[in-house]
Amino acid sequence: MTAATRTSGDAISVEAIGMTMRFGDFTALDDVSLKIPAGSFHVLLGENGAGKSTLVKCLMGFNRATRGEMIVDGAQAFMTDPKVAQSLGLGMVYQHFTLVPALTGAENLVISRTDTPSVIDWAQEHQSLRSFMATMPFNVPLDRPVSQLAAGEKQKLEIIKQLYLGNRFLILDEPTSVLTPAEADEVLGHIRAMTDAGALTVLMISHKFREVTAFADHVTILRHGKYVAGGAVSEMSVEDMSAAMMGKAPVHNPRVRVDTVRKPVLHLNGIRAQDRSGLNSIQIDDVTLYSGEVLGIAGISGNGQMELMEILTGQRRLQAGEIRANGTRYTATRAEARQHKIRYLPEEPLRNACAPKMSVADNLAFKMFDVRRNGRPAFWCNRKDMARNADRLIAEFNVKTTSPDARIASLSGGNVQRAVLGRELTGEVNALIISNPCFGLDFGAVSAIRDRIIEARNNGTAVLLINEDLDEIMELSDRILVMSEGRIAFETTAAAADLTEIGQHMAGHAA
Ligand SMILES: Nc1ncnc2c1ncn2[C@@H]1O[C@H](COP(=O)(O)OP(=O)(O)OP(=O)(O)O)[C@@H](O)[C@H]1O
Repeated sequence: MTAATRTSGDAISVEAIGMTMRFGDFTALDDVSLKIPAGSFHVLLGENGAGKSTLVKCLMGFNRATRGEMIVDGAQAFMTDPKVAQSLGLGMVYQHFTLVPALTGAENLVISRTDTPSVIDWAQEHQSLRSFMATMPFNVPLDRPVSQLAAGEKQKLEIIKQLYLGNRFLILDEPTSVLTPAEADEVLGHIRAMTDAGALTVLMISHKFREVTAFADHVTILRHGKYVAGGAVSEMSVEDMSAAMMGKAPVHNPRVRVDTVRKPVLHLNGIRAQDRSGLNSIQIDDVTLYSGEVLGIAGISGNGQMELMEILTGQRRLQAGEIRANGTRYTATRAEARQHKIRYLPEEPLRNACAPKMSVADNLAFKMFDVRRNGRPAFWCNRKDMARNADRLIAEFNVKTTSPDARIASLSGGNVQRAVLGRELTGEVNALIISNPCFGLDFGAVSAIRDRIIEARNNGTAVLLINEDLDEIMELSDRILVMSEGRIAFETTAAAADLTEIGQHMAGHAA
């Protein structure tokens, strides 16, 4: 029987016993056990680097655990390969979408099966898809190309795909990171209804306590690769959970903003460029970024924010218009960025701002290896200075790495983010252009990074914050612009900001 033809609609139970995963001398997962009964909604919490991804990769057969046993629906299972997990009904939904954008939902579903025939009888497939969708708790249009679906619909389709494949135990890896709060609540609400109905079991990795308390029934907390706490969500407070994650009670420092004298630092004027599809245009008529402010750019993913970041980093050709930095024309070359002290923190820093095969120390030295302390060009690398710089930033930004000489790609996602932020905030910074800085970061890291952004702003840095997380935009910004369909659709001060109004402009529904 292939996964695609499995007919049972019942939730699957999963138990892991003594899961251990070593990478060389380093133990990323140390004797962790967890029991997830059929029909429960279980959350896995832990700081960046705690071992969450390592554990789920062992459960799904992407990692061959060094030690440990797994029991699926009461029978011992040997996860030697992801195909074994799939054949037993275990599936995974990732943070980022995996659907093919140019194909319709129906085409995506049919080609994802392992038993798709070489000649597809579409009339029959559409008929059986209609019957299948009638059993689903939520609907998604299957006749449109996935590229035309909203983020919430895409994430629902990712989940539907797993259910269509017959999977009844789903691992959700931060499934709401790309959704608006309303979309997140809708998707998680439907999932919770399925677990309550006994049709699905869920293990979700999340950093959002709100989602844990609102939707999950049980929680397991990891710290430094070990199990540290767990139990019924109803019996644990957010303080208990965060204290277990961090090994101490959280400290909340109110972020104090100081008034600064503002002057224009960057000006975008009459910008015209193509978007990624080449079909639509990005049009930014007149935006000025001032020193000592955080200017938030809100918007649903895919409305031109990525292209704006590319324009600001000189990676997207302008058809018209210009950027001026401190009054002079700016094309974002490395020399210009250095001269104007403009720094960038792109999304997915491992891919966009690191050399993955190089060490943590080398990556931390990218801003200084070819400059002497007096600011003049250096002709050879000062290894001692680079090592000192790495030690300082690793300590200051709490980067968890086995050593400064470890490859940066071996760090967990959150720790790569901290390392790059540390590097970019070193020295005098006139403008900081950031995209989704806290994506995938744990509670402690989010708070630390938000503190750093406000600290930079208070010191006079002009911060442009492109962010899909509206809560973060509201918390950090002085002024907010909403991007929709490649244009600036709305502007407000943070003081006057109204969430509903911003949401309407984000969705393109505003009057
Ligand atoms: N292939 C690997 N080789 C060496 N070390 C690794 C490898 N994969 C993970 N690690 C290490 O194992 C530890 C746990 O990483 P893991 O990715 O499981 O953390 P996580 O809890 O998922 O973190 P995050 O929230 O940042 O994604 C980290 O210290 C990481 O550097």
